[in-house]
Amino acid sequence: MREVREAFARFWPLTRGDRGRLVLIIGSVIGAALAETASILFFAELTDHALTAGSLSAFWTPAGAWLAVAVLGAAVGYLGNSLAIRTAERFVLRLRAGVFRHVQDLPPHFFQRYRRGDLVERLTGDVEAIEQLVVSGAVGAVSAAFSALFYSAAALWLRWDLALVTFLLAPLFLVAARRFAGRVQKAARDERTADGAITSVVEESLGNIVLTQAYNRRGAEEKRLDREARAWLRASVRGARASELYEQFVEVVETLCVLTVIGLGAWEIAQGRMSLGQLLAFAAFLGYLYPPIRDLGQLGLTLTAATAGARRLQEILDTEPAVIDPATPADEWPVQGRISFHHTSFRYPGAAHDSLHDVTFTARPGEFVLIAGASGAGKSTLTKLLTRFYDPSAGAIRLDGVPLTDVTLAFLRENVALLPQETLVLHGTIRENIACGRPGATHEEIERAARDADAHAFIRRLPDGYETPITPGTAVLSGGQLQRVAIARAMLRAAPVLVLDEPTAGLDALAARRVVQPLRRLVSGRTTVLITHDLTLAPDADRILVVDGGRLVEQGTHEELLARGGTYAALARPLPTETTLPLLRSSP
Ligand SMILES: Nc1ncnc2c1ncn2[C@@H]1O[C@H](COP(=O)(O)OP(=O)(O)OP(=O)(O)O)[C@@H](O)[C@H]1O
Repeated sequence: MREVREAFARFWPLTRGDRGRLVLIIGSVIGAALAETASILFFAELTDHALTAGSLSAFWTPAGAWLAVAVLGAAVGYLGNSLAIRTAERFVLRLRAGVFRHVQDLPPHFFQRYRRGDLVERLTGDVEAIEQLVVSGAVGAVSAAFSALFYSAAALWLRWDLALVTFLLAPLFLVAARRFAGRVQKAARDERTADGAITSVVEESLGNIVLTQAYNRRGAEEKRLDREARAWLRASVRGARASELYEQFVEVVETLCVLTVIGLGAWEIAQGRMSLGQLLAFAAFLGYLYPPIRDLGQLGLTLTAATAGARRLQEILDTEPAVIDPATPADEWPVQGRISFHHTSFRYPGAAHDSLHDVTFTARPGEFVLIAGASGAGKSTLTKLLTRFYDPSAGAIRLDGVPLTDVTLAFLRENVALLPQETLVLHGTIRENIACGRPGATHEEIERAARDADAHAFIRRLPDGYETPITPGTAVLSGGQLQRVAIARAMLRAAPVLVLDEPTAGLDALAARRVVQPLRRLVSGRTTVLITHDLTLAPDADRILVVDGGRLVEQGTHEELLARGGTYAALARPLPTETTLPLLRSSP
């Protein structure tokens, strides 16, 4: 119960803006309970005066009043329920938007820790579970509590002694609910986790369909899904069994209560202290009293199950973004593009070693700096710091002399454009994919960017041209063409600083060569930091920085570094040439 309270307190603030509606809903729920209670009393009056006495004239007044109360109760019930549904959906909307906003600010390592399918499940299933806890659950609890209260008062009014006997048995329901709560919660938690795992397996499998088909991994993937699905089945059956056991147990307790009342009633009738009509009314009334008490118990189970979802969501909400906007950001200025790293070191959260050690360098406005180094040297880490996905653990990075931590993320990312390693595609048309570089760009500007990126010609040849829809994992364009669309997007952004992370990775030699020209155009006149294994562009670079083991070990131009014969020269060592090739050829 403490967990339910904590989860409730955590998410209750999200009902702000709907509190007036909640009061209305609770009012109508109470109104509906009152109407039900009144109808029981009219039933008692009918049995006593019209049925037992066999008088039709005594029928009309209570019957009319009962009908009026029933219509009123129905109207109030309808109003309350419709409002409750709307309020519940608004809550879900707000919670999901809030969690989504939070997730979007989280650092890259967060997305490496959680599987995507699991996150999807948390944003859908778990969000709905919390709604049950905070809105539907609260409304249900108030409704059941008031119904039980009114019916109890009516029972006492009808026959206080019989009512007391039934009350004595009522706590049995709650004891049963408490006994089953632990089991239901554990099953619900396992079920939610398994749900996430199933979504992950399906997503990963379909996302990797080529690997699955090419390497005949269908059987293995099916087994993976089967394993997760079985875990889900076990948890779901365990949860359903616990709930069902509770239901059946409650049925037995209810029968016990009804039999006790009938037995006592038979005794009272035999003593001449009670009429059959009174006994019937009381027994009918029990049919009303027990459901809300049973609901309260059931609700306890539902809420306990919902806390499993709440905990999973809290885990995400408690993850802090790695970077936030400064409390008082520096005034914005027209950026020249001077980038400087001052004794910058960095260690990934949770990592045992620094990935960068004491890196210091400056890139002048318009300078083209190429960063080379072996795999794992720390090149991508440099770009993550420069685009402020993380802040350095020591030292500082400055843009035109202003520490990156002093400007807003929006301003920084407007002025420092990133062309990441993987070609990022948005769900939309080619035009939208280019235009997202600068929302509001005209068609002429988009086309000019596409021309500069050598993309215009192939886009024009597509039947729908710029309006061709593409999606992540699209097959409409080749890897090289997608990269040129991404270059057009970066061209359009026209940021003074450009960070390119392996722009030719994953492209074959021919496709890579086709993006080199547009890349040259893209970098000209902008401060550019280019990370690459492919040294085709190295002679164009004003300066090359060589990173090794997280340290800056060499810097200079292509020629200077080759002449030095150090790490860079080893990296740039040419592949087998004409003189060595014959050795590799088989003899005729
Ligand atoms: N999220 C992370 N958590 C912990 N360590 C990380 C993380 N990302 C990278 N590293 C580590 O930081 C070091 C530098 O990685 P980085 O990705 O910057 O190398 P790189 O030079 O770009 O390599 P590549 O050329 O293969 O992309 C590596 O030792 C890597 O294992």
